[in-house]
Amino acid sequence: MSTATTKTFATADLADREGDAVRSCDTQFRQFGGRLVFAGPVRTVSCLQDNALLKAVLSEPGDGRVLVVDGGGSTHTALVGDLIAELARRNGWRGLLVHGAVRDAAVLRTLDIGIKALGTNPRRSAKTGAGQVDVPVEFGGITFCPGDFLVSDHDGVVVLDHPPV
Ligand SMILES: O=C([O-])CC(=O)C(=O)O
Repeated sequence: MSTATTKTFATADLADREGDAVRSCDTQFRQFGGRLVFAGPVRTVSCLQDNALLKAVLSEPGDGRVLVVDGGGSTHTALVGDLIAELARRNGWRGLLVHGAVRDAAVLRTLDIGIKALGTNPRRSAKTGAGQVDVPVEFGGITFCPGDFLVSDHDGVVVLDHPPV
């Protein structure tokens, strides 16, 4: 149970309240962004060690959305660094969930955006644009679909097929 009175949509409360309607991600992410609790409608990118596509998506207005990036679980290259994270923040994205690695971690923690990822690697990603945008992606035992609503906090990441009410 959450004791926070200011957090309307704690993941634990949602899991208790909504039961099977809440998909809870088993992957144990680390927090990298300056915003530790974040929520919003989902867009997705699927890409492997190549970050041109996610940079293009984050160049669009985020309107409070969260970008779920399925990097195949690879921590071989960084999919997000300080420049892409700042671009996302400036364009109104609320958070980034990266099933892969990030870099520039010391700067990421100063940015007012949520960023969860598996870990870090200073190695840069390719920039060919390979990958797919707004397709269902799967990791941590659940599927993330464009238009789902994601909530991320200190306990985990959950998605619902509608915003919590
Ligand atoms: O450009 C990249 O590959 C990622 C990066 O370092 C940044 O966003 O600052």
